[in-house]
Amino acid sequence: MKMGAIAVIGAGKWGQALHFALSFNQECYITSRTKKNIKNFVDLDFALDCEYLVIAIPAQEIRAWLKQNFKFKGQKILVASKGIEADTGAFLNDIYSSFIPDENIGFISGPSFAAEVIKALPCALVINSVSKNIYEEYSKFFPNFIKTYYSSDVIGAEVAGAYKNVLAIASGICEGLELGKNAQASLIARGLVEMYRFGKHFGAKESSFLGLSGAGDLFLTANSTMSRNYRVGLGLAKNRTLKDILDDLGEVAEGVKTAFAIDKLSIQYDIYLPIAKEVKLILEGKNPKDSLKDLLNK
Ligand SMILES: NC(=O)c1ccc[n+]([C@@H]2O[C@H](COP(=O)([O-])OP(=O)(O)OC[C@H]3O[C@@H](n4cnc5c(N)ncnc54)[C@H](O)[C@@H]3O)[C@@H](O)[C@H]2O)c1
Ligand SMILES: O=P(O)(O)OC[C@H](O)CO
Repeated sequence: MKMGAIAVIGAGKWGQALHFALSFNQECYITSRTKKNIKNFVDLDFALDCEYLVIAIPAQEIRAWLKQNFKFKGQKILVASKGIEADTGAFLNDIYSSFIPDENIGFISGPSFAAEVIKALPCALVINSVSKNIYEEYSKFFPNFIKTYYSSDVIGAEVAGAYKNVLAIASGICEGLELGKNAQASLIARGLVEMYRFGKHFGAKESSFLGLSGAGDLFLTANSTMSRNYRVGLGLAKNRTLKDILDDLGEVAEGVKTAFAIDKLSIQYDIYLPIAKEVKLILEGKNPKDSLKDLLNK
């Protein structure tokens, strides 16, 4: 194994932005399914032999990718994806845990549009891991325009990062329907309560929802057309089909599949999640105006 070497796996928007940031203080490699003209682009085998691996592929692809490609030999993983597996309702940590020991896994969370990171604009992020060593080792790699914090609340970061994408869809719908800023703020605030209720069920800490991973990322994503999930919501409110919206987007909007995962878990564990439920129903074709009426009267 190449000790001390770091590689990003997945050269989408977030993978490329992380590669850019992680190249400030050291050489950072990057790989993806198709060859790209990026500095230090390497093939997958070269990347998998690095001690530090930052994995930025869509949540729904992770299990199959790990099965097909990954062999654990002591690598330290930083998971950069935000989502819950739709088919099973599995959290990403559960998926990674069956391939890699927990003390070798960290999750990066917090408000971070790739388009701003790649311009070296400042931001603050959280590295979440059961092992503080993961935080200490990874935080040294980050450039000085990114401040990193440590949290051991892996499930809190995972829930917050995944749930805010669903709420960003709801917020985009709210703007698309021209319901006003009062409605949008109400939706976001109730969304924060809802995602904490969900997280608490799985043992997440309240502090994660009050900080960067929860409120921070939610306020960012649910207030900006820079968010792909928000733009999905805008499209749904304009009665565009989901297929049409996603074809146009050409990038992943994790909230779409995650809404189905959350709904599955809400039924399985009997957790009251009215906003996520309506997003899932709208994605299945319900008229957003009917969802609004139902939310107001619940
Ligand atoms: N873009 C952002 O601002 C941002 C910020 C934080 C977190 N994230 C999260 O990072 C993850 C990736 O998002 P993105 O913005 O890079 O998406 P993207 O759509 O820009 O790129 C996704 C990349 O994953 C690759 N990919 C897809 N399926 C794959 C597979 N089976 N094996 C290997 N590679 C595969 C694609 O080729 C593509 O390069 C998502 O979970 C997203 O929520 C994104
Ligand atoms: O563009 P989105 O909606 O996938 O959001 C990107 C990031 O998760 C923001 O932190």
